[in-house]
Amino acid sequence: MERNYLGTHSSLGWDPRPGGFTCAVASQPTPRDHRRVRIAIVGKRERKGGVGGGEHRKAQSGEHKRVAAPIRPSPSARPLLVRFHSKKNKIIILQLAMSTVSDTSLRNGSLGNNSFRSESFSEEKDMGLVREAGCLSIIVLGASGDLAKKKTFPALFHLFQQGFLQENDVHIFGYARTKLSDDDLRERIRGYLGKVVSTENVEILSKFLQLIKYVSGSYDSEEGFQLLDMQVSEHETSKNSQPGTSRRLFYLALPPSVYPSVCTMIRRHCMNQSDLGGWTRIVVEKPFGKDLESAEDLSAQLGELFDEKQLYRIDHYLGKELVQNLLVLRFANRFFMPLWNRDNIDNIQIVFREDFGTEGRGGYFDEYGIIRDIIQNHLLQVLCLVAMEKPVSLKPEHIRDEKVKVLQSVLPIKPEEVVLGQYEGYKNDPTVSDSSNTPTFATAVLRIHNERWEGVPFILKAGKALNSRKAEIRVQFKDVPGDIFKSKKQGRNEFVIRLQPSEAMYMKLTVKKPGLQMSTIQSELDLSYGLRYQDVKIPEAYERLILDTIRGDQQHFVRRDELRVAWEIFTPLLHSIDEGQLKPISYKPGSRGPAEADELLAKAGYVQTHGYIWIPPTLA
Ligand SMILES: NC(=O)C1=CN([C@@H]2O[C@H](COP(=O)(O)OP(=O)(O)OC[C@H]3O[C@@H](n4cnc5c(N)ncnc54)[C@H](OP(=O)(O)O)[C@@H]3O)[C@@H](O)[C@H]2O)C=CC1
Ligand SMILES: O=C1O[C@H](COP(=O)(O)O)[C@@H](O)[C@H](O)[C@H]1O
Repeated sequence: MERNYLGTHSSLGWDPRPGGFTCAVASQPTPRDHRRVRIAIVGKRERKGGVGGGEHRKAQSGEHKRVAAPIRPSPSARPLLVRFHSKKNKIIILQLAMSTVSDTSLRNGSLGNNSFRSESFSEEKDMGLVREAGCLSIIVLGASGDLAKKKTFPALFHLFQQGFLQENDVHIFGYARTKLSDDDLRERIRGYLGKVVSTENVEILSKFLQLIKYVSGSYDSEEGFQLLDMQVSEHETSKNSQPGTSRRLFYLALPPSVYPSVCTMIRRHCMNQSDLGGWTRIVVEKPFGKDLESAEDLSAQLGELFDEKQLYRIDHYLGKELVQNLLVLRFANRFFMPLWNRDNIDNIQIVFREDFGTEGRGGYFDEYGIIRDIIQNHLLQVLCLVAMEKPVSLKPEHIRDEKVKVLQSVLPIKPEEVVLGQYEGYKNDPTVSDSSNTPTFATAVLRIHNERWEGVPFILKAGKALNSRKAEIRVQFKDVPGDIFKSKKQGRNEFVIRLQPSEAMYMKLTVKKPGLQMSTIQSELDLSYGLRYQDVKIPEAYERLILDTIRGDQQHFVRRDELRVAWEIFTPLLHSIDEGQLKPISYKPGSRGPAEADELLAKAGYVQTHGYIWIPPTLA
């Protein structure tokens, strides 16, 4: 079988173009930064051909030769090292190692940037990043819905805009019950995207929309899925995709209640052959179930239809830039390693706040509530990455093994360490029951029973209709022992990772107050991304995760056993809320939530710094 591997540095972006590709260097993995680069071969090539738009370049190991971009690897190229000089003279070394590389594999992004692609040939091989040649069909089920409009189609457009999806290779299908024509769906998407797309991208948007077709059918209809299969097969035939090589990605932007019937229909009617590297992958959205039992039922039903390797349980928080940065921060920095434990850390908060209510999603939300909507999935996933032990390697299974282990160490949640809230006016929504007990706010303290974290409270807090919109991780350190400066009043050291808005991380620390006196103040070391990485556009979470699905990288997706433990942690609490044993406290929209939540925080050990006001420049 033809295989190729391309080791890339994490800060290298590829801009694939027909007839070659241009390399772009950026300090973040974004191929939007299209600065041309000069390229020098620094490795030894043993055979002719392969680099420099068809020109032959010979170089000895260590010798530098500049080759103008675009470069085009040829099938005969042997492993070689290439050095890129960006205009700003950043130098990045890249190892190309290939037996065959085709335009298709470059185009489809299987060789593109990936946050954890390593520079080593063997690691790429270990990660199973193999060449795929067949054409790609992306099928969005629930194409008429909110998620599809706001997240899925925009993410696909951005991937198209950046060259990760190519018009001569990919086709996108929308499927839902609503009767729409191709043009109706296109206009819906244009209506949403048109507002955010700049004038110079309008033409690209039109090209993108031409790739979209719509098929109407119900979620349990044999005819509907047969028709869908026919349309997809026509596309594959028109692209001369050989049987067994085509790739089909089904994105279920649907309520989970229809997952079993939709998956049965896909299995029955829409599978392609996979003997020549083709595949069928299914992306499922959260919530995966409502409690342990229903989640296990759902997993069992999907598990009968598809292998775990074909199932991508998406949690879009795992696609956020600073969530993806957590492992790098923790395990690539000597600073943090010795401090990241119960000896130094007093408490950790993981917080999600929204300054709007359930707006148009009241019916869905009332059935699920804030714990199922945000805490059991998004915040718990973040907790895993903050608290887990170092994985053996960056292979998806090694990382997910560690996540499962730390989840298994979480103790049962005590009802006295939970505060629930519901904002005033929530029940005015006609789709919400008048007697609803559903929390729109919750704070819960989780405790991890292991050597590293015994005694350190992990405070997970989420709320809708609050006074601000933000998501952050706040690590508060213990007081300094034997403090000769009496700096307690300045507050504790805190390390804050702000996931959104305006990604940043900063450390609150005590310094000498500048001036003649010897007194202390609290100050900060600030890494605000908007200032530090001004040229970089941070990709949307969905963009990354869809690209990962196309590449077959499951690292940022939730594994079945991980999901089970996550539900084990929250199911008893959820059942006592569902049965009305725990009741939410009413809070004013636009407030901080119930005051009892702040009291719980203080009881858990969090010490608020009074009088310290600093607005990070990117938020100012
Ligand atoms: N919206 C968001 O911001 C987010 C959503 N999600 C998850 O993504 C999935 C889709 O969300 P969203 O787009 O908001 O959902 P919608 O309620 O908009 O539903 C999507 C589509 O599914 C079909 N549908 C709706 N209700 C039913 C039903 N009871 N039975 C069968 N089909 C139905 C409708 O299409 P038609 O009638 O045309 O067939 C609808 O257009 C959900 O699992 C949600 O939890 C996850 C994160 C964020
Ligand atoms: O999954 C969900 O997430 C959104 C918040 O996502 P974010 O990326 O904007 O933080 C939330 O509004 C929604 O209720 C929930 O289903």
